[in-house]
Amino acid sequence: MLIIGITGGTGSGKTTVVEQIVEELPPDEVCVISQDSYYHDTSHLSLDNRTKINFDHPQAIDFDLLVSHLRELKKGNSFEQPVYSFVEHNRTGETITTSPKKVIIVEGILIFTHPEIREMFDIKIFVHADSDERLIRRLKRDITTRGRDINEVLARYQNTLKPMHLQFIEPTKEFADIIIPTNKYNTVAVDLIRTIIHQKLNHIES
Ligand SMILES: Nc1ncnc2c1ncn2[C@@H]1O[C@H](COP(=O)(O)OP(=O)(O)O)[C@@H](O)[C@H]1O
Ligand SMILES: O=c1ccn([C@@H]2O[C@H](COP(=O)(O)O)[C@@H](O)[C@H]2O)c(=O)[nH]1
Repeated sequence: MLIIGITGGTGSGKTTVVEQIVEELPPDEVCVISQDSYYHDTSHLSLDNRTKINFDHPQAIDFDLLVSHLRELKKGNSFEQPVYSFVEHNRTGETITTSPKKVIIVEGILIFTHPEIREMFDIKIFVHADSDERLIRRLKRDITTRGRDINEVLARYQNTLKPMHLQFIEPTKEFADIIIPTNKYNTVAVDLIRTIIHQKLNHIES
């Protein structure tokens, strides 16, 4: 089993890179775990109060659950990955059965802030796009797919995303084995990562 951690700021292109890696691997050989699935259950709060949560601080993440699920995978066991709704700012109550595969990809903005999780990764990748690129992408995405308006996204960016990025996410770049520049689509880097994955899998199997 090869466990790959992929981090980077919001809008850097993590999900896109993961999709590009996954599309080339046989579906029965890879599974993806998103840190977003591990936002704390906040069913006890009203929607209004949930919108006030700082989702870019490590305390927003149920790391204990993520660690326990990764341990289960390493032991060869399946687990139930929660499904998260960005519109409701909460888990939906549904889960996806996630089973051990040859390649496990874990992606999310804060996954390298947790020492035990960091230790579990065989390859650590940081996806880097400049902050203006990330803001533009975040604006477009949150308005079209996450039900936000322009003022909400800009206020959140200034008050939360930018300071949290500088305090918690950018410093984890030092833990990365590979940094992918993604101001543009970077097919060369994705090809290199695919090659590394195949080499490591061949090494494990031989
Ligand atoms: N290299 C890129 N160049 C231009 N747009 C990109 C690039 N990578 C991702 N995008 C777009 O930016 C948005 C955010 O990308 P996404 O992969 O969801 O980022 P993340 O998962 O890091 O938040 C998406 O709409 C995606 O299509
Ligand atoms: O309910 C929520 C939970 C999180 N967010 C924002 O999502 C991003 C992380 O996802 P990316 O795909 O890496 O962008 C984070 O910056 C949170 O602010 C949210 O808007 N609502």
